[in-house]
Amino acid sequence: MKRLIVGVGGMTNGGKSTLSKGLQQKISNSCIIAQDSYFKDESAIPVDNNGFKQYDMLDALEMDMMMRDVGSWQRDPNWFLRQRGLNTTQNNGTGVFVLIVEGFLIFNYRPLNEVFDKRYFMEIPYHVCKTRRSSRVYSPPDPPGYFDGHVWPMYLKNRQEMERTVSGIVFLDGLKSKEELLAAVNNDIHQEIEKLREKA
Ligand SMILES: Nc1ncnc2c1ncn2[C@@H]1O[C@H](COP(=O)(O)OP(=O)(O)O)[C@@H](O)[C@H]1O
Ligand SMILES: O=C(O)c1ccc[n+]([C@@H]2O[C@H](COP(=O)([O-])O)[C@@H](O)[C@H]2O)c1
Repeated sequence: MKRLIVGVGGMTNGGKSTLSKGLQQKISNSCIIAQDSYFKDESAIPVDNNGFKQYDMLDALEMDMMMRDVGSWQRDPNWFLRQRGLNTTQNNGTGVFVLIVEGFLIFNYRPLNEVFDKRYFMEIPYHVCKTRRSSRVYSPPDPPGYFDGHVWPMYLKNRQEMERTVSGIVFLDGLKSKEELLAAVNNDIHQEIEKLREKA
């Protein structure tokens, strides 16, 4: 059984979920694991001197649990898809199963970064990011000043660390239209799938 693991990373509100959901619809036998689903309970998140909850760091995430889920997909993608109520198409063993892992810190966690066959990172300028973020409601919601006081400085720090430690990332311009981004990445992934299919 052939497998491909694609990482869709990027800054907050860069368009990761939108792109990932589009890809899942276009790629048969694919599914998504989203890092957002692994945030620790609010009570476990430390607070800084300004009263800002420290959400934008790996410590805020249950990465062991996320790795366990990636591991279950790796062991048996067919079972994993069925567990999630997703259809699998019959492929006589020649098909390729694709896992899309999306999240804002997926390349900063080394054990996860190591599993990727392809890495994409969606970026948008500061002002666009701040505007998109301001219309999104998280749980708990961002307190006043959170973007400039926590989210953006942590993004800069995490990104610097990622660039120091990870290579082979394809950077995507998140200002392009949703359709254009989906078409380009979908095309790229289908080429990877073809390469895998051709391999004995
Ligand atoms: N290419 C795009 N162009 C314009 N707006 C976009 C684009 N991609 C996503 N968005 C919008 O930006 C917001 C955040 O998108 P989302 O996919 O949830 O980001 P992320 O998962 O990276 O946080 C949503 O309102 C979404 O509709
Ligand atoms: O999902 C949660 O439990 C949650 C609670 C508080 C904040 N978040 C924010 O979620 C952001 C990452 O998700 P995203 O989709 O914006 O890339 C990150 O910037 C956090 O500040 C997320």
